[in-house]
Amino acid sequence: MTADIIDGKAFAAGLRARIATEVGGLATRGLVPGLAVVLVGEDPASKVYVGSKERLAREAGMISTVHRLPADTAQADLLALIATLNADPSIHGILVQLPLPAGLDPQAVVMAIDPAKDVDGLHPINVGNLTIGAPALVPCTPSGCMMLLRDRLGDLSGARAVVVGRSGLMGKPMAQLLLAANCTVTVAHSRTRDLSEVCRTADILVAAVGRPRMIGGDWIRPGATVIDVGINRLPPEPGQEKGRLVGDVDFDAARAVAAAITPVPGGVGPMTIACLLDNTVEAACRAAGLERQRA
Ligand SMILES: NC(=O)C1=CN([C@@H]2O[C@H](COP(=O)(O)OP(=O)(O)OC[C@H]3O[C@@H](n4cnc5c(N)ncnc54)[C@H](OP(=O)(O)O)[C@@H]3O)[C@@H](O)[C@H]2O)C=CC1
Ligand SMILES: Nc1nc(=O)c2c([nH]1)NC[C@@H]1CN(c3ccc(C(=O)N[C@@H](CCC(=O)O)C(=O)O)cc3)C=[N+]21
Repeated sequence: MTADIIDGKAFAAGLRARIATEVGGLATRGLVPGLAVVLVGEDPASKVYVGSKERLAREAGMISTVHRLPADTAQADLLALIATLNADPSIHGILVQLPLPAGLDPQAVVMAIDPAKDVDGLHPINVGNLTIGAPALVPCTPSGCMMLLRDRLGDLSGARAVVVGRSGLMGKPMAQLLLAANCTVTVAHSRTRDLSEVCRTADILVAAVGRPRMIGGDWIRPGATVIDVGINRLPPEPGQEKGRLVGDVDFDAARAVAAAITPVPGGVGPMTIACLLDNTVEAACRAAGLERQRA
């Protein structure tokens, strides 16, 4: 079998086009969704992502601002910026790019964001609402994975899903969403015994680990759907400036076994940003008391 490639880049472009249409309609009613991204420090990968977020938000017709702070920013100054953004009625979504430089407490920072503006879905109010099945702002990467899975498989009820990774940004909310979609969910992590065997039980395998090509072809159940969230940059080849981006799955080996797989790049990554824009529109509509007008 040669797996189909799930084209997240194309799906995300379509989603952004629908969001742009919706934003155009909202503008005629006087509502322009506004996104503020906060970047602390000089992490090169984070700079690239933040730049894409700003550009794509503007392309969709939104207001987009980026607040770049030095790596030695004091916690109190970061919290003061968040308080200003919380109070700014033109800003509907706030995202603080993670990881933060050492010395800053990410939990305290996330707690300081108004839950209604927490487009990353990391505030305990949103985490709790997701868990109890109440309306919540849902973390962008797991929502993007769910959209790709639903598009490919339709109803996910009864599927055996394995999520490798249990971070608050990815693994845990992914598991919640799969559970809400009636999958039988296993969450694996660095202490999981016999990880390859656990993975082989999966009809749906979601890898969010951060270890290049850790998941081999023989970890995958024939016919499975594989969602590779990992974004890992390999060391540069001799003569090249930048190393290649690869996922957590050995793509070539997996392609011979799975029914469908997301590539890296061009899979989950672009969906993350599209879902961020979607969450910003969601937050703006809720703030204004308007129903969503999805295109
Ligand atoms: N495409 C996108 O838009 C996004 C991509 N990412 C990428 O996804 C990956 C994961 O991100 P994130 O969740 O934030 O990362 P974290 O580092 O926060 O979490 C990694 C998880 O993987 C687990 N893990 C680590 N090593 C192993 C191992 N050998 N076997 C099994 N499990 C292991 C850890 O287990 P334990 O809890 O036991 O330590 C942890 O739960 C990264 O490559 C990141 O770049 C992340 C967000 C968005
Ligand atoms: N508060 C917070 N929220 C996040 O959502 C968040 C974060 N912090 N920190 C870092 C991770 C990582 N992340 C990505 C977003 C887009 C791509 C993306 O667009 N990737 C492209 C290519 C990228 C490239 O070429 O470098 C792709 O996969 O095709 C990747 C990774 C969001 N994250």
